[in-house]
Amino acid sequence: MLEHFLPLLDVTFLCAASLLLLSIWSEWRQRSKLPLPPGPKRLPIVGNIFQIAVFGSKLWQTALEWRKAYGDMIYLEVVGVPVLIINSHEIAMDLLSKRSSLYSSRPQFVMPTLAGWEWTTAALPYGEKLRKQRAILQKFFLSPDVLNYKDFHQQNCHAFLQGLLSSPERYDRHIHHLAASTLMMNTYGHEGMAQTQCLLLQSEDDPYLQLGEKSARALIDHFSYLFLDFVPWMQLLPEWFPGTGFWKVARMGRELSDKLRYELLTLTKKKMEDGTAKESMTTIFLGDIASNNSANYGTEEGEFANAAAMVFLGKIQTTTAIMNLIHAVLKHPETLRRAQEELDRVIGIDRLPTCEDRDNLPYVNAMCIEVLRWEALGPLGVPHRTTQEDQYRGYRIPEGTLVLSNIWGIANNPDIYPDPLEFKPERWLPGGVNFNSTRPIDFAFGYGRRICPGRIWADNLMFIAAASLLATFNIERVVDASGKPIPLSKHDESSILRSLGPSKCKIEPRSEKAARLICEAVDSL
Ligand code: HEM
Repeated sequence: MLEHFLPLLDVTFLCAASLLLLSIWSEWRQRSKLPLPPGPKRLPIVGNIFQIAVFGSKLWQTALEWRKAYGDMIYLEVVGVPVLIINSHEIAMDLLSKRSSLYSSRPQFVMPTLAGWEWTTAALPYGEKLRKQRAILQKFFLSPDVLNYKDFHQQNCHAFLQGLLSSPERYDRHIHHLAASTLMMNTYGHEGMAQTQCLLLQSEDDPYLQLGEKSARALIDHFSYLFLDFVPWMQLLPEWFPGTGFWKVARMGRELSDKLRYELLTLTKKKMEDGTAKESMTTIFLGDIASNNSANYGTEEGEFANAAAMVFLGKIQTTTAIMNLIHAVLKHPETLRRAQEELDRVIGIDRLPTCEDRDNLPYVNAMCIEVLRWEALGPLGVPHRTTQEDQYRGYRIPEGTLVLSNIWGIANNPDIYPDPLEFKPERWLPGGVNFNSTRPIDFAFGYGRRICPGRIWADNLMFIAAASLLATFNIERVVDASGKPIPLSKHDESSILRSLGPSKCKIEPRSEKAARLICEAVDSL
C-alpha cells in the first residue's frame, strides 16, 4: 500500500521545495531590485569621499542639511564601503534597536587593530566575547546597588568641590579627576583621587590614573587614522618611509593596551592577597568566580580584564558633559540663578545636596538633560555594522553597511527641539515645550545591543556633580582690560568624541558657610 503513496510523497515534497525556492528567489529578486536609500551623488570608485573630506569632522551638521534633500536616511559610499547616516531617533530605534540582530556588529578599522585595541568592548564584532564583556559591565554599572556607587559619587563630589575651593582656575583638571578617580575606585578599588586638594598634585602623578587617561585618549585618537582603511596599501610601507608616523603611534598604542589590561588588575589582585583591597567591581567579580570554582577561571578573568579596562572610555565623555555644564552656565548666567534659587528653596543652606534630592530638583535635573542634548558628546555615535542585507521603508541596506546614528542631528532637529542651538533647561520642565519629547538619555548613549553600559552611572555622577557645584559656587565670565568679556573656549571636534578645554572665568564659593560645609564634608570622609 505504502509504495503507492511514495511517488505521491516525492511529488508533494518536490512541489513544496520548489515553491520554497521560488519564494526565496522572488524575495531575493525583489530585495535586490529595491533601491539604496537616497544620498548625494557618488563618483566612480571613491564614491562620496570628497563630500566627507570637505566637510571633515562636521559630517553630522552636513548630514542634517542633507536631510532637506534626502530625508532621514542618507546613503553614502566611501571607496566601496556602504555608509548609512540616520538622522531620526525613530529610524535609529527601528533599525539599531528593534532589528538589533542585524545591526549590532562593529566595523574592524585598521588603526585600532594595528595598535592592539581589537579586544576592547567597543571595537568587538557582535558575538560571544562581546556578550560576556557587556554582561559584566552592565551588572556593575547599570544598577547603582551592586557597587553602591551613589554614596561614593557623592563623596567624590565633595572632594571635587574642595579642589575647586583651592584652585578654581584648574577646574578642568578637577573635573577630569572626579570622573577618572570615581571610575578607578568603582572598577579597581584604587584610590587615585586625593581626598584633599593639597594632595591633588600627587594624585595627578598617580601612574594608574595616568594610564587610564592616556589609554582612553589613544583609543579615541586612533579613529583619526581612518585613511588607512581607505588606502590600506600604506600598511605595506616601512616605518622609515615618509608619512608613516602611524607605525610609531601604533607601537605606543600596543604598549598602552597591554598595560591597561593587566597592570590595574594585577594591582587589585595583589591588594586582595594582602587583604588591603577596597570593594570594587574587580574584587566582587574575582571573588565570585573563585568561589564558584569555575573551570574557566582563566578565560573569565581574561574577559573581565578586557571589560574592566574599557570603563576609561567613559571618562572622556563624562568629563566633557560636566565641562559643558560649566560652559552652559557661563553662556547663560540666568540658568545658574534659577538653579540656585531652586537649590536654596529645596535643600536650604545648611547641607550639601544628595542623590536622593534629585526628584525634588526639577530645574537642576532639566539642566542635566539639556546639557546632553545641547552639545552632543559623540556627534555621530560609534559606528554599527550590518551583518546581513536588510530592507526598510522600501530601501535596501546592504550587508556590511557602516551605520552612523547622527546623535547631533537628532538632538538639533528644530521640528522637535525648537531653537535647538539654545541652552534652555525649561523645555524639559512640566508644561515645557519638550516635556513629552524623546529625552537625550534615549539617544545620547547610542542604541540597541551596543547602547552604552555606563549610561546610568554617568547620569548619576553628572547630576550629583551639577547639584553640588551649583549649590556651593558662583560661576561667572571675566572681562579683559577693555571691559570686553573674554571669549569662551571652543570644542575640539577633531575626533569621534568632542572635548572642551577650560575657559577663563571666575569660580567662587557662594558664601563662607558653603565653603565650610565643603570642608566639613571632606573632613568626615
Ligand atoms: C556622559 C557619558 C557617556 C556618554 C554620552 C556615552 C555614550 C556612549 C555611546 C554613544 C556609545 C556607543 C553606543 C552605540 O554604539 O550605539 C557608548 C559605548 C560605550 N560606552 Fe559610553 N558613554 C558615556 C559614559 C560611559 C561610562 C561612564 C562608561 C563606563 C562603564 C562607558 C562605557 C562604554 C562602553 C564600554 C561602550 C561600548 C559598548 C559596546 O560597544 O557594546 N560609557 N557610550
